[in-house]
Amino acid sequence: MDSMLALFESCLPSLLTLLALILGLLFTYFYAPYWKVRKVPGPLPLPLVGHLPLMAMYGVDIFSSLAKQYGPIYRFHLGRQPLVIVADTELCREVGLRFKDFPCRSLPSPITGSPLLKKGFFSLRGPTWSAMRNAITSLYQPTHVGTLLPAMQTCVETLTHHISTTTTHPHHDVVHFSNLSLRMTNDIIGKTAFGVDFRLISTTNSVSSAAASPNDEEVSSFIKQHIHATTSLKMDLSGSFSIILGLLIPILQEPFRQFLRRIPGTVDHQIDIANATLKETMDDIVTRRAREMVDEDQRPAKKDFLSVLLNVRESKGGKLKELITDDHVSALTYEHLLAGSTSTSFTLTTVVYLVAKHPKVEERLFREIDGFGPIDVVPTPDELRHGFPYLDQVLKESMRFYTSSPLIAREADRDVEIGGYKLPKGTWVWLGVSVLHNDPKNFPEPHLFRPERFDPDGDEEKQRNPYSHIPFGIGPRACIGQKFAIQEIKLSLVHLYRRFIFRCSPEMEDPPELEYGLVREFKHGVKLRVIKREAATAK
Ligand code: HEM
Repeated sequence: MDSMLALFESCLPSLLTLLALILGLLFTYFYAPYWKVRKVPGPLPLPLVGHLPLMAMYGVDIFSSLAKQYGPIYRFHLGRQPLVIVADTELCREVGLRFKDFPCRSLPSPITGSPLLKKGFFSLRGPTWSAMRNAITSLYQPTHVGTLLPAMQTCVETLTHHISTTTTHPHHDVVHFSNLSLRMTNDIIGKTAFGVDFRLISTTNSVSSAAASPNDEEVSSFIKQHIHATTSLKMDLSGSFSIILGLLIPILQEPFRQFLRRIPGTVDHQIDIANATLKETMDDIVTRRAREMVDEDQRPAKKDFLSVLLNVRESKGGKLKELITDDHVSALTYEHLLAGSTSTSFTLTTVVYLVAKHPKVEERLFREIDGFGPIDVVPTPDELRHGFPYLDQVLKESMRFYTSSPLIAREADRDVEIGGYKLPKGTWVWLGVSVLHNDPKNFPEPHLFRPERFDPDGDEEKQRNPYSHIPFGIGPRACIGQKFAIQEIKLSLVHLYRRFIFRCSPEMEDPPELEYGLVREFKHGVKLRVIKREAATAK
């Protein structure tokens, strides 16, 4: 016993030194990122979790509160990682447009944890990103987007048909609008990006599933996996264990992901299966389409994104072919599902929900839409762009009121100075978009839904800095699908409002609860009562 004690006493100094060393290393690991930006003001971060509990408690409103307290540039700690948030129009403009200093997005753990997303457009950097963006930009110009209108219209008609046939009884007049709208936007991406008919709307609940083909099952399992994989990506502390770890101790995210993905029953295991299935399906679609594209007669016929991308790669060949590998093509096409469906569906839902709550806005909007012409005349892409000025205002105001991406990520590519603070290379500088959209300096009485504030002839619009409203981002990395999304949303709204009036269902909470995944979503969905317009006018 005595000898054990003596041994312990002789080892004690070394043990204490080791312990101090470990604590010192841990302290350095956790506080090194903070130290580099310590001069930027902000609340004291809690060890490990940083300011994540604040986000869990107050949602994205926390960014406006912190801006009031700390000014237009402040620190917010996403776990261990400090973000420098710029929360003022001029600073956001500066960061967004200084492309040489901020050419890329920093990637939080929900994205680094997803192998498919890592190769997508969001994550790309340097020459691969610019070559790819140059190669595909023409696909998002009005001329090409206009050619996709018939495919969009077919999906919108299916949605309308579904709403009509499922709300025939006065006691069955409620639709889960956010769910239907997500199905429709996925269907539209299926047709326009993949050239595949997902048939998500036509196979939804009460519409006959007896006609389902084996292909339907394949598609529905693909989409289920996709929805599972994307809804598991949370920015707060509700994601998988490895994603949470990535927020808290990034160095451990990958080893733990590798370990947990092999253990059945864990969320990481489920996400891994979903990602592997998605990747396999995407690779399959790409290989099949690439084979078809070898046949030159097929090439010009198909207009979907995947075919056109493969066509560009084949016809230009050379360096482009080396840069845009099959893996990139899969990731890029898959990314359409993510980028193109969730935010578009969220935005469409917010418009319908907000208009349902504001009868005066609805009245003016119906006047404009009814004045367009007979119900069966589908507006052309050009008419959609220029023929519905009030609808434009309603859409802009909805995107301000419920901004789908409240934060936009950038990373400093060199040492920079922003807002009077020197920031080292690698600093995560994020644009506080929702702060700009709720700042009374830009939008008086921001809590009010008032589309007229975007009237181009009104004083408010004339006086406002145009960079105060940036729902699609800013600068060379702004959303490439903006025109696509606006065409799709306006087409859907014109079609829906010619046929239906929507009212909030008593089943819905007021105001609706939101959650923050990769983009914002309604936590419990949006349920709306449907009144057919011919029935309403007949009364
Ligand atoms: C209402 C619907 C949409 C909203 C609100 C939205 C919003 C955004 C935002 C905020 C960004 C980041 C911009 C930045 O960093 O400055 C972005 C990027 C992007 N969006 Fe969208 N988006 C929508 C629809 C779409 C659609 C329909 C597509 C494709 C068909 C799409 C594809 C992309 C892509 C590929 C990027 C990355 C661009 C790059 O890094 O170069 N988005 N979007």
